[in-house]
Amino acid sequence: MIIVKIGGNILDNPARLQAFLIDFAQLAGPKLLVHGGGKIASATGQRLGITPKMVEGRRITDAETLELVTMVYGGLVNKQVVAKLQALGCNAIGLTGADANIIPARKRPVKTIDYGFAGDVDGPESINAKALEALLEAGLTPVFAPLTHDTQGSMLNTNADTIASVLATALATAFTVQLVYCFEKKGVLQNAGDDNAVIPHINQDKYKALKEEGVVNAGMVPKLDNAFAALQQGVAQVLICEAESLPRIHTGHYSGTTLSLN
Ligand SMILES: Nc1ncnc2c1ncn2[C@@H]1O[C@H](COP(=O)(O)OP(=O)(O)O)[C@@H](O)[C@H]1O
Ligand SMILES: CC(=O)N[C@@H](CCC(=O)OP(=O)(O)O)C(=O)O
Repeated sequence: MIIVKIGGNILDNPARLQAFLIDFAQLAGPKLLVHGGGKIASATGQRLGITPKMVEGRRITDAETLELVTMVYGGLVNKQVVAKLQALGCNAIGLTGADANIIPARKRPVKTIDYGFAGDVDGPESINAKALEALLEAGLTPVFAPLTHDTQGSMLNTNADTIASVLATALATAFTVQLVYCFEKKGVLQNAGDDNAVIPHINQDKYKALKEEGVVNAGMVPKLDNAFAALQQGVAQVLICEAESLPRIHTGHYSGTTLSLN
């Protein structure tokens, strides 16, 4: 099966989003979509007088920001994506991690930084994979917002790349899973300013070097950490590519970055 994560810069671009959803709707076989929406949450918050606070690509989620992201990710973005997929003949069902208790999480403990209502997932073993498998067997396409819950009544904000990684890992016992991180650039770039400088392949040693050189930074660091965690835990293949490459990933003729452990 294929699990696709779509990032905030595509969600925020109506033409690119529609083109991506057309391609996603046409993928054969069981599939699942995870969406972000950080950019839309920041913009909506600013309209409401809530200034975004980010540390190392992660949002500090105070009580009012939790309300904001629950509305934006679980409501606006999730339901718009589901409605568009339905119009394209894809029988999508919009979910958060609270629904069917699929992704229980814990509020991140306060160390040097208080991330507020940010949720950490213990690991793939805590995912309710059986509920997801039942939805997939019923021919539905789950569409996940980047929200989890603490099982005590509170929603939590969880990075969408992490959600994609833990869901992929949890489903890897029942399926051969391909995990595809789609975003606005052509892949992991050697030089952030040059969209043609795609690094075609990264293993763990190369990742360490790229991080030390500062070639990968910001949101790419949690994305690659999540991608390697998925490979370490049984996901068959992980790709990072431009959203427009999705229909060509099976041909091998696309621009993007493949990952491997060694
Ligand atoms: N070497 C790199 N190649 C490509 N993007 C990079 C690199 N280093 C940092 N980035 C940044 O990482 C971002 C992707 O992470 P993120 O903002 O979390 O995106 P998404 O919303 O798609 O999850 C890119 O938009 C880019 O600004
Ligand atoms: C805790 C945390 O940082 N959550 C993320 C969830 C959204 C997300 O991951 O969106 P993108 O994929 O578009 O970046 C946030 O609120 O920004």
